[in-house]
Amino acid sequence: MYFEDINYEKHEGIATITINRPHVYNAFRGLTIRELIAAFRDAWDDNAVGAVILTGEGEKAFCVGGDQKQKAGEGGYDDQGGLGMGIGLEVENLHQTIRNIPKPVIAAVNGFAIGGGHVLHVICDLTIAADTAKFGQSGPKVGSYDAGFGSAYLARIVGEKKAREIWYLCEQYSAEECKEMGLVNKVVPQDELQDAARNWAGKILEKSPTAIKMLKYSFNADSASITGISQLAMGSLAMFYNSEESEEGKNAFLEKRPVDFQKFRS
Ligand SMILES: CC(C)(COP(=O)(O)OP(=O)(O)OC[C@H]1O[C@@H](n2cnc3c(N)ncnc32)[C@H](O)[C@@H]1OP(=O)(O)O)[C@@H](O)C(=O)NCCC(=O)NCCSC(=O)c1cc(O)c2ccccc2c1O
Repeated sequence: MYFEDINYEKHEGIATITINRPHVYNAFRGLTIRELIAAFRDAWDDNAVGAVILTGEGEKAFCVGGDQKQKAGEGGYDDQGGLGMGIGLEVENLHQTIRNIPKPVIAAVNGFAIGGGHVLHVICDLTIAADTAKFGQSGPKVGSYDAGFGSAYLARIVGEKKAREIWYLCEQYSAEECKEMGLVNKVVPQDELQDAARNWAGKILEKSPTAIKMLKYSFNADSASITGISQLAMGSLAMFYNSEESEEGKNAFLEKRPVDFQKFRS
């Protein structure tokens, strides 16, 4: 399979998907999301694959969310297909694919996991982080939000108070801090990250695939109701992206200046 924005390889039952846009810290655009979905579907369909690793190219970033440079015009992102729910990105579809693929997905977080990139690791079954990785949400700083799995499911993992802190303050947290809050399973030195992820994937491959699949379905069942909230959230985000308030957030980031949301307080 040929991909432009990601690398995809399968080796000894492990599929590794690498977001490959290091010039923008592995931020995603419409094509990136569509390619990620295609790779996850291939891994889903391949009976030889028992676990998937999601990571980012380079040592700087895992993924820093939506590519603000591609969100140049009014409204949403570059990709105006209907499956993008009016936002221009099939993020909701990708989240569902990661949740529903009946094989564990391990996020190997090699650097910044910010905004929509943070949400990706939150949704993955397991997270192994480099000791240099940094985690956080940024939506409210740049006129965006993920009011679906990115907030409601996050709260189930770290608790309501911590989830609200993460979203309201948009600060960054170290890999060790995230491990303490239960958001990261294991922290390893940067140069051991990919081996550590493959090691865990290998351990999963030794287990009964049916037992693992049913356990994943069972874990998912408890949070399945968030799907409806997520769809509502994406619909509202599509409308919010057309607002002056959201534009101010994006423009301040692109122009490298302080953001001014004061006039939108009503
Ligand atoms: C990640 C940072 C904290 C890193 O800071 P640092 O100072 O180390 O590095 P730079 O800021 O100089 O960045 C290096 C280089 O990368 C470019 N870059 C970084 N992030 C992005 C980005 N998101 N889009 C495009 N480009 C990016 C940066 O411009 C630099 O390149 P230059 O050529 O200019 O030198 C810091 O970079 C940072 O805070 N980045 C922004 C993170 C962010 O706000 N992300 C988007 C949030 S919105 C979002 O992710 C999102 C989530 C969803 O769930 C969605 C769901 C549905 C639709 C849309 C969604 C969505 O957009």
